Amino acid sequence: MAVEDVNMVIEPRAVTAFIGPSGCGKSTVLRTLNRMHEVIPGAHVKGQVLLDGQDLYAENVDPVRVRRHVGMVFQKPNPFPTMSIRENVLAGVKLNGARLAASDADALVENSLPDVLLMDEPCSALDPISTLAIEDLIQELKEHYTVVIVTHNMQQAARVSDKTGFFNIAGTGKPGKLIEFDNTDKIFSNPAKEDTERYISGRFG
Ligand SMILES: Nc1ncnc2c1ncn2[C@@H]1O[C@H](COP(=O)(O)OP(=O)(O)OP(=O)(O)O)[C@@H](O)[C@H]1O
Repeated sequence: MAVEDVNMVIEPRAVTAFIGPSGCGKSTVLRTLNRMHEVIPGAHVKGQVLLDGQDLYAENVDPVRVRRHVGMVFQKPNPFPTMSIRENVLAGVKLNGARLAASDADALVENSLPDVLLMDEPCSALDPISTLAIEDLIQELKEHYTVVIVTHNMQQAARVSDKTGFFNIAGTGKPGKLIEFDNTDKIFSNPAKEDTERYISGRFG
């Protein structure tokens, strides 16, 4: 079992950060939010993920539809690497021979952004200036979208997020756990759990 005991409310139009040492299950939990873990053979989940009251794991729910609403931002965002993100989004339409007016194409590209954006270490390969540009973008995005971000960078979590979940792992081979989930200010100034305090003050991890 990779991770257990995760219970949280992710606020709409806010940024939620997952922090914690390597292997504690941050990415795994993130991937369960749009059923991405299902692309790994044998991986399964117990429990519920409710989006506007609808369980994403209910029997009649199509995972492809889930991923249209809850999208994953990858470090390498374009499947066709020589094309822009816009061209990547429009590639399917073009391949089907459809002709679009430029304004319709713009609308299609903009509307293809899902309601919830999951970001797994989006800045880990970036220099500090590009990192700040992405952080500014995240702030803009949260006016319209719900953002969940996994980051190893605690300063980044403190800068960009409204809520923070701290995950920890008792030892190799043990499942990770959500230790504390609260307002980011609280987690970084006055956490309730000793483990959180030790982690944010750099005493382990
Ligand atoms: N594809 C996989 N197959 C088997 N086990 C996996 C797989 N992906 C992750 N795990 C295991 O799940 C546990 C949690 O890993 P996960 O990547 O979610 O942690 P993390 O907190 O995101 O770590 P990191 O900060 O290093 O990215 C680890 O024990 C890991 O070995």
